[in-house]
Amino acid sequence: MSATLIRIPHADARGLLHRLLLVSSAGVLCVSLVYFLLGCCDSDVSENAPGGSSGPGTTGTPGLDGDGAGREWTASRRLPQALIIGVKKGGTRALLEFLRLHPDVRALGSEPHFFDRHYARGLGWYRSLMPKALDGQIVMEKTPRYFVAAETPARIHSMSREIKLIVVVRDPVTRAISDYTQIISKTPDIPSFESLTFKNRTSGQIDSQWSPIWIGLYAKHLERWLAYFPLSQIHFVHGERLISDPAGELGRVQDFLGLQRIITDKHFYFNKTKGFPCLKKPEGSSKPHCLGKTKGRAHPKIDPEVIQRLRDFYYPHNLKFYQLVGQDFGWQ
Ligand SMILES: Nc1ncnc2c1ncn2[C@@H]1O[C@H](COP(=O)(O)OS(=O)(=O)O)[C@@H](OP(=O)(O)O)[C@H]1O
Repeated sequence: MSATLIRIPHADARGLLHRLLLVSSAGVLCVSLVYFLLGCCDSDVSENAPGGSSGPGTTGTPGLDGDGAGREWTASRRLPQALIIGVKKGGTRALLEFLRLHPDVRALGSEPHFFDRHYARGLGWYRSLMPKALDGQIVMEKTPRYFVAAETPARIHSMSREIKLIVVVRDPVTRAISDYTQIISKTPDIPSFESLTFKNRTSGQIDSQWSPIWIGLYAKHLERWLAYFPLSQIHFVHGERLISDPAGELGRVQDFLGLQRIITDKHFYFNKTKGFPCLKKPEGSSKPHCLGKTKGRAHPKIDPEVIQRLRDFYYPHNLKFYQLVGQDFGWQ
Protein backbone atom coordinates (compact mmCIF):
# COMPACT_ATOMS: atom_id res chain seq x y z
CA MET A 1 0.00 0.00 0.00
CA SER A 2 2.76 2.43 1.04
CA ALA A 3 4.75 1.32 -2.05
CA THR A 4 1.84 2.46 -4.33
CA LEU A 5 1.76 5.87 -2.68
CA ILE A 6 5.49 6.36 -3.07
CA ARG A 7 5.07 5.71 -6.78
CA ILE A 8 2.59 8.62 -7.40
CA PRO A 9 4.31 11.12 -9.64
CA HIS A 10 5.06 14.61 -8.25
CA ALA A 11 2.68 16.38 -10.67
CA ASP A 12 -0.31 14.18 -9.65
CA ALA A 13 0.34 14.82 -5.96
CA ARG A 14 0.33 18.59 -6.59
CA GLY A 15 -3.01 18.31 -8.48
CA LEU A 16 -4.56 16.38 -5.61
CA LEU A 17 -3.34 18.97 -3.13
CA HIS A 18 -4.82 21.72 -5.31
CA ARG A 19 -8.19 20.01 -5.43
CA LEU A 20 -8.13 19.49 -1.67
CA LEU A 21 -7.35 23.17 -1.15
CA LEU A 22 -10.18 24.20 -3.50
CA VAL A 23 -12.73 21.97 -1.72
CA SER A 24 -11.72 23.20 1.74
CA SER A 25 -11.79 26.86 0.61
CA ALA A 26 -15.30 26.36 -0.77
CA GLY A 27 -16.30 24.79 2.57
CA VAL A 28 -14.91 27.75 4.52
CA LEU A 29 -16.77 30.10 2.17
CA CYS A 30 -20.07 28.25 2.69
CA VAL A 31 -19.70 28.26 6.49
CA SER A 32 -18.84 31.99 6.42
CA LEU A 33 -21.88 32.70 4.26
CA VAL A 34 -24.23 30.86 6.63
CA TYR A 35 -22.62 32.59 9.60
CA PHE A 36 -22.98 35.97 7.90
CA LEU A 37 -26.66 35.37 7.13
CA LEU A 38 -27.42 34.35 10.70
CA GLY A 39 -25.49 37.35 11.91
CA CYS A 40 -27.76 39.61 9.80
CA CYS A 41 -30.92 38.20 11.39
CA ASP A 42 -29.52 38.55 14.88
CA SER A 43 -28.73 42.20 14.47
CA ASP A 44 -32.29 42.77 13.13
CA VAL A 45 -33.63 41.45 16.38
CA SER A 46 -31.82 43.91 18.54
CA GLU A 47 -31.73 46.92 16.23
CA ASN A 48 -35.29 46.84 14.95
CA ALA A 49 -37.08 45.88 18.09
CA PRO A 50 -39.67 47.25 18.37
CA GLY A 51 -41.13 47.83 14.91
CA GLY A 52 -43.43 46.43 12.21
CA SER A 53 -47.17 46.23 12.35
CA SER A 54 -49.71 44.89 14.85
CA GLY A 55 -52.02 42.04 14.08
CA PRO A 56 -55.78 42.63 14.23
CA GLY A 57 -57.10 43.16 17.69
CA THR A 58 -53.75 44.02 19.17
CA THR A 59 -52.14 47.30 19.93
CA GLY A 60 -48.71 48.21 21.16
CA THR A 61 -45.28 47.60 19.74
CA PRO A 62 -46.14 46.11 16.40
CA GLY A 63 -44.24 43.56 14.40
CA LEU A 64 -44.10 40.64 16.74
CA ASP A 65 -47.08 38.68 15.53
CA GLY A 66 -45.70 36.57 12.76
CA ASP A 67 -45.09 39.40 10.33
CA GLY A 68 -41.91 37.80 9.06
CA ALA A 69 -39.83 40.61 10.51
CA GLY A 70 -37.64 37.97 12.10
CA ARG A 71 -38.38 38.50 15.76
CA GLU A 72 -41.19 36.19 16.68
CA TRP A 73 -39.02 33.37 18.03
CA THR A 74 -37.95 35.62 20.88
CA ALA A 75 -41.44 36.94 21.59
CA SER A 76 -44.06 34.92 23.41
CA ARG A 77 -47.64 35.22 24.62
CA ARG A 78 -47.72 36.02 28.29
CA LEU A 79 -50.42 36.82 30.81
CA PRO A 80 -50.78 40.57 31.39
CA GLN A 81 -48.69 42.36 33.99
CA ALA A 82 -50.96 45.40 33.97
CA LEU A 83 -54.69 45.92 33.49
CA ILE A 84 -56.86 48.93 32.86
CA ILE A 85 -59.83 47.84 34.97
CA GLY A 86 -62.11 50.86 34.61
CA VAL A 87 -64.10 52.87 34.69
CA LYS A 88 -66.57 52.59 31.86
CA LYS A 89 -66.67 55.93 29.96
CA GLY A 90 -63.72 57.20 32.01
CA GLY A 91 -61.37 57.54 29.04
CA THR A 92 -59.99 53.98 29.02
CA ARG A 93 -59.74 53.77 25.22
CA ALA A 94 -57.81 57.03 25.03
CA LEU A 95 -55.40 55.79 27.70
CA LEU A 96 -54.80 52.48 25.91
CA GLU A 97 -54.34 54.19 22.52
CA PHE A 98 -51.85 56.60 24.04
CA LEU A 99 -49.94 53.88 25.89
CA ARG A 100 -49.50 51.88 22.72
CA LEU A 101 -47.06 54.55 21.58
CA HIS A 102 -44.62 53.14 24.09
CA PRO A 103 -42.21 50.57 22.61
CA ASP A 104 -42.29 48.57 25.83
CA VAL A 105 -46.06 48.17 25.91
CA ARG A 106 -47.93 45.39 24.15
CA ALA A 107 -51.69 45.69 24.54
CA LEU A 108 -54.70 43.77 23.39
CA GLY A 109 -56.92 46.11 21.39
CA SER A 110 -60.29 44.49 22.11
CA GLU A 111 -61.85 44.05 25.55
CA PRO A 112 -61.50 40.34 26.46
CA HIS A 113 -63.89 40.40 29.49
CA PHE A 114 -62.02 37.37 30.79
CA PHE A 115 -62.38 37.91 34.54
CA ASP A 116 -66.03 38.90 34.40
CA ARG A 117 -67.56 36.89 31.54
CA HIS A 118 -65.21 34.24 30.18
CA TYR A 119 -63.42 33.05 33.29
CA ALA A 120 -64.51 29.43 32.73
CA ARG A 121 -62.41 29.34 29.55
CA GLY A 122 -59.28 29.29 31.67
CA LEU A 123 -55.97 31.14 31.77
CA GLY A 124 -54.63 29.26 28.73
CA TRP A 125 -57.40 30.74 26.61
CA TYR A 126 -56.81 34.17 28.11
CA ARG A 127 -53.07 33.99 27.39
CA SER A 128 -53.73 32.92 23.81
CA LEU A 129 -55.51 36.24 23.21
CA MET A 130 -52.51 38.30 24.21
CA PRO A 131 -50.16 39.83 21.66
CA LYS A 132 -46.67 38.36 21.59
CA ALA A 133 -44.19 40.30 23.65
CA LEU A 134 -40.46 40.40 24.13
CA ASP A 135 -38.79 40.15 27.52
CA GLY A 136 -39.07 43.48 29.26
CA GLN A 137 -42.23 44.52 27.43
CA ILE A 138 -45.39 44.96 29.47
CA VAL A 139 -48.46 43.06 28.31
CA MET A 140 -51.79 44.70 29.04
CA GLU A 141 -55.47 44.73 28.28
CA LYS A 142 -58.42 46.91 29.22
CA THR A 143 -61.87 45.84 30.28
CA PRO A 144 -63.63 48.70 32.08
CA ARG A 145 -66.28 46.44 33.57
CA TYR A 146 -63.72 44.69 35.80
CA PHE A 147 -63.81 47.60 38.24
CA VAL A 148 -67.47 47.02 39.12
CA ALA A 149 -67.77 43.25 38.70
CA ALA A 150 -67.77 41.77 42.22
CA GLU A 151 -65.87 38.58 41.38
CA THR A 152 -62.96 40.14 39.48
CA PRO A 153 -60.56 41.26 42.29
CA ALA A 154 -60.27 37.72 43.70
CA ARG A 155 -59.84 36.20 40.25
CA ILE A 156 -57.18 38.68 39.17
CA HIS A 157 -55.41 38.20 42.48
CA SER A 158 -55.31 34.45 41.97
CA MET A 159 -53.65 35.01 38.58
CA SER A 160 -51.09 37.48 39.91
CA ARG A 161 -50.71 39.28 43.21
CA GLU A 162 -48.12 41.64 41.68
CA ILE A 163 -50.27 42.85 38.79
CA LYS A 164 -50.50 46.61 38.29
CA LEU A 165 -54.01 48.00 38.09
CA ILE A 166 -55.07 51.24 36.44
CA VAL A 167 -58.40 52.98 36.90
CA VAL A 168 -59.38 56.02 34.86
CA VAL A 169 -61.89 57.96 36.93
CA ARG A 170 -64.08 60.81 35.84
CA ASP A 171 -66.68 63.00 37.53
CA PRO A 172 -69.42 60.41 38.22
CA VAL A 173 -72.16 62.81 37.06
CA THR A 174 -70.68 63.40 33.59
CA ARG A 175 -69.70 59.73 33.50
CA ALA A 176 -73.36 58.76 34.09
CA ILE A 177 -74.50 61.11 31.30
CA SER A 178 -71.81 59.72 28.99
CA ASP A 179 -72.98 56.18 29.82
CA TYR A 180 -76.60 57.16 29.10
CA THR A 181 -75.53 58.77 25.81
CA GLN A 182 -74.03 55.45 24.76
CA ILE A 183 -77.11 53.47 25.85
CA ILE A 184 -79.52 55.76 24.01
CA SER A 185 -77.41 55.59 20.86
CA LYS A 186 -78.07 51.85 20.81
CA THR A 187 -81.63 51.84 22.19
CA PRO A 188 -83.21 55.18 21.26
CA ASP A 189 -86.61 54.35 22.79
CA ILE A 190 -85.55 54.33 26.43
CA PRO A 191 -86.96 56.96 28.84
CA SER A 192 -85.14 60.22 29.51
CA PHE A 193 -82.03 60.43 31.71
CA GLU A 194 -84.02 62.52 34.17
CA SER A 195 -86.73 59.93 34.66
CA LEU A 196 -84.30 56.99 34.93
CA THR A 197 -82.24 58.84 37.54
CA PHE A 198 -85.03 58.71 40.12
CA LYS A 199 -86.85 55.82 41.68
CA ASN A 200 -89.59 58.31 42.19
CA ARG A 201 -89.20 61.80 40.78
CA THR A 202 -91.65 63.36 43.26
CA SER A 203 -89.88 61.99 46.32
CA GLY A 204 -86.54 62.79 44.67
CA GLN A 205 -85.08 59.40 45.58
CA ILE A 206 -82.13 58.56 43.33
CA ASP A 207 -82.11 55.11 41.78
CA SER A 208 -78.63 54.04 42.82
CA GLN A 209 -79.24 50.61 41.28
CA TRP A 210 -79.48 52.09 37.79
CA SER A 211 -76.21 51.09 36.17
CA PRO A 212 -75.08 54.59 34.98
CA ILE A 213 -75.44 55.82 38.57
CA TRP A 214 -74.26 52.68 40.35
CA ILE A 215 -70.95 52.56 38.41
CA GLY A 216 -70.08 56.05 39.75
CA LEU A 217 -70.06 54.85 43.38
CA TYR A 218 -66.29 54.55 43.10
CA ALA A 219 -65.54 54.17 46.83
CA LYS A 220 -67.91 51.23 47.12
CA HIS A 221 -66.26 49.41 44.22
CA LEU A 222 -62.73 50.32 45.29
CA GLU A 223 -63.22 48.81 48.73
CA ARG A 224 -63.59 45.39 47.14
CA TRP A 225 -60.23 45.81 45.37
CA LEU A 226 -58.51 46.98 48.52
CA ALA A 227 -59.41 43.71 50.17
CA TYR A 228 -57.03 42.03 47.70
CA PHE A 229 -54.50 44.63 46.55
CA PRO A 230 -52.57 47.37 48.36
CA LEU A 231 -53.33 50.91 47.22
CA SER A 232 -49.75 51.19 45.91
CA GLN A 233 -50.64 48.64 43.24
CA ILE A 234 -53.54 50.71 41.91
CA HIS A 235 -52.98 53.85 39.88
CA PHE A 236 -55.77 56.35 39.32
CA VAL A 237 -55.80 58.36 36.14
CA HIS A 238 -57.65 61.66 36.38
CA GLY A 239 -60.13 61.41 33.48
CA GLU A 240 -60.58 65.18 33.08
CA ARG A 241 -56.82 65.77 33.08
CA LEU A 242 -56.36 63.00 30.54
CA ILE A 243 -58.19 65.42 28.22
CA SER A 244 -56.66 68.72 29.39
CA ASP A 245 -53.10 67.41 29.90
CA PRO A 246 -52.65 63.96 28.33
CA ALA A 247 -48.85 64.09 28.50
CA GLY A 248 -48.91 64.84 32.24
CA GLU A 249 -51.24 61.92 32.95
CA LEU A 250 -49.25 59.62 30.67
CA GLY A 251 -46.05 60.63 32.45
CA ARG A 252 -47.49 59.40 35.75
CA VAL A 253 -48.80 56.18 34.18
CA GLN A 254 -45.37 55.44 32.69
CA ASP A 255 -43.77 55.99 36.11
CA PHE A 256 -46.29 53.69 37.73
CA LEU A 257 -45.59 50.97 35.15
CA GLY A 258 -41.85 51.38 35.62
CA LEU A 259 -41.44 52.55 32.04
CA GLN A 260 -39.11 55.15 30.68
CA ARG A 261 -41.02 58.41 30.01
CA ILE A 262 -41.15 58.14 26.24
CA ILE A 263 -44.68 59.43 25.64
CA THR A 264 -44.53 63.20 26.08
CA ASP A 265 -46.38 66.33 24.94
CA LYS A 266 -44.68 66.11 21.55
CA HIS A 267 -46.98 63.17 20.76
CA PHE A 268 -50.24 65.13 21.16
CA TYR A 269 -52.06 68.01 19.56
CA PHE A 270 -55.44 69.47 20.39
CA ASN A 271 -57.95 68.94 17.60
CA LYS A 272 -60.40 71.86 17.74
CA THR A 273 -63.07 70.15 15.65
CA LYS A 274 -63.02 67.04 17.82
CA GLY A 275 -62.54 69.05 21.00
CA PHE A 276 -60.08 66.48 22.31
CA PRO A 277 -56.39 65.73 22.23
CA CYS A 278 -55.37 63.52 19.33
CA LEU A 279 -52.17 61.78 18.35
CA LYS A 280 -49.79 63.51 15.97
CA LYS A 281 -48.42 60.21 14.76
CA PRO A 282 -49.95 57.01 16.08
CA GLU A 283 -47.81 53.88 16.01
CA GLY A 284 -47.54 52.42 12.54
CA SER A 285 -48.89 55.53 10.80
CA SER A 286 -47.56 58.89 9.75
CA LYS A 287 -50.97 60.60 9.81
CA PRO A 288 -52.51 62.35 12.84
CA HIS A 289 -55.20 60.29 14.52
CA CYS A 290 -58.16 61.08 16.77
CA LEU A 291 -60.30 58.49 18.54
CA GLY A 292 -63.47 57.36 16.72
CA LYS A 293 -66.90 58.97 16.65
CA THR A 294 -68.15 57.06 19.70
CA LYS A 295 -65.47 58.73 21.83
CA GLY A 296 -66.15 62.34 22.65
CA ARG A 297 -69.84 62.31 21.70
CA ALA A 298 -72.16 65.26 22.30
CA HIS A 299 -74.25 64.64 25.43
CA PRO A 300 -77.98 65.38 25.64
CA LYS A 301 -78.93 68.45 27.64
CA ILE A 302 -79.93 67.40 31.14
CA ASP A 303 -82.17 69.38 33.49
CA PRO A 304 -79.73 71.38 35.70
CA GLU A 305 -81.83 70.60 38.79
CA VAL A 306 -81.33 66.88 38.19
CA ILE A 307 -77.61 67.43 37.75
CA GLN A 308 -77.49 69.31 41.06
CA ARG A 309 -79.44 66.55 42.73
CA LEU A 310 -76.93 64.03 41.43
CA ARG A 311 -74.01 66.15 42.61
CA ASP A 312 -75.50 66.18 46.11
CA PHE A 313 -76.04 62.46 45.94
CA TYR A 314 -72.44 61.73 44.93
CA TYR A 315 -70.84 64.23 47.31
CA PRO A 316 -70.32 61.88 50.30
CA HIS A 317 -69.33 59.02 48.03
CA ASN A 318 -66.71 61.20 46.30
CA LEU A 319 -65.32 62.33 49.66
CA LYS A 320 -64.99 58.73 50.75
CA PHE A 321 -63.25 57.93 47.47
CA TYR A 322 -60.78 60.82 47.90
CA GLN A 323 -60.00 59.56 51.39
CA LEU A 324 -59.42 56.00 50.24
CA VAL A 325 -57.17 57.09 47.38
CA GLY A 326 -55.49 59.97 49.24
CA GLN A 327 -56.20 62.33 46.36
CA ASP A 328 -58.82 65.02 45.73
CA PHE A 329 -60.19 64.81 42.19
CA GLY A 330 -62.05 68.10 42.54
CA TRP A 331 -65.47 67.00 41.35
CA GLN A 332 -67.98 69.55 42.63
N1 LIG B 1 -58.47 62.03 23.51
C1 LIG B 1 -59.74 61.67 23.64
N2 LIG B 1 -60.56 61.56 22.58
C2 LIG B 1 -61.85 61.19 22.73
N3 LIG B 1 -62.42 60.90 23.92
C3 LIG B 1 -61.64 61.01 25.01
C4 LIG B 1 -60.28 61.38 24.93
N4 LIG B 1 -59.77 61.40 26.18
C5 LIG B 1 -60.75 61.05 27.00
N5 LIG B 1 -61.88 60.81 26.31
C6 LIG B 1 -63.15 60.44 26.92
O1 LIG B 1 -63.29 59.03 26.83
C7 LIG B 1 -64.68 58.78 27.01
C8 LIG B 1 -64.98 57.35 26.63
O2 LIG B 1 -64.42 56.56 27.64
P1 LIG B 1 -64.00 55.07 27.44
O3 LIG B 1 -63.05 54.96 26.31
O4 LIG B 1 -63.52 54.57 28.75
O5 LIG B 1 -65.38 54.40 27.06
S1 LIG B 1 -65.73 52.85 27.10
O6 LIG B 1 -66.04 52.50 28.47
O7 LIG B 1 -64.60 52.09 26.56
O8 LIG B 1 -66.94 52.75 26.24
C9 LIG B 1 -65.34 59.83 26.17
O9 LIG B 1 -66.61 60.07 26.70
P2 LIG B 1 -67.73 60.91 25.92
O10 LIG B 1 -67.19 62.32 25.81
O11 LIG B 1 -68.93 60.87 26.75
O12 LIG B 1 -67.92 60.26 24.58
C10 LIG B 1 -64.39 61.02 26.27
O13 LIG B 1 -64.88 62.05 27.12
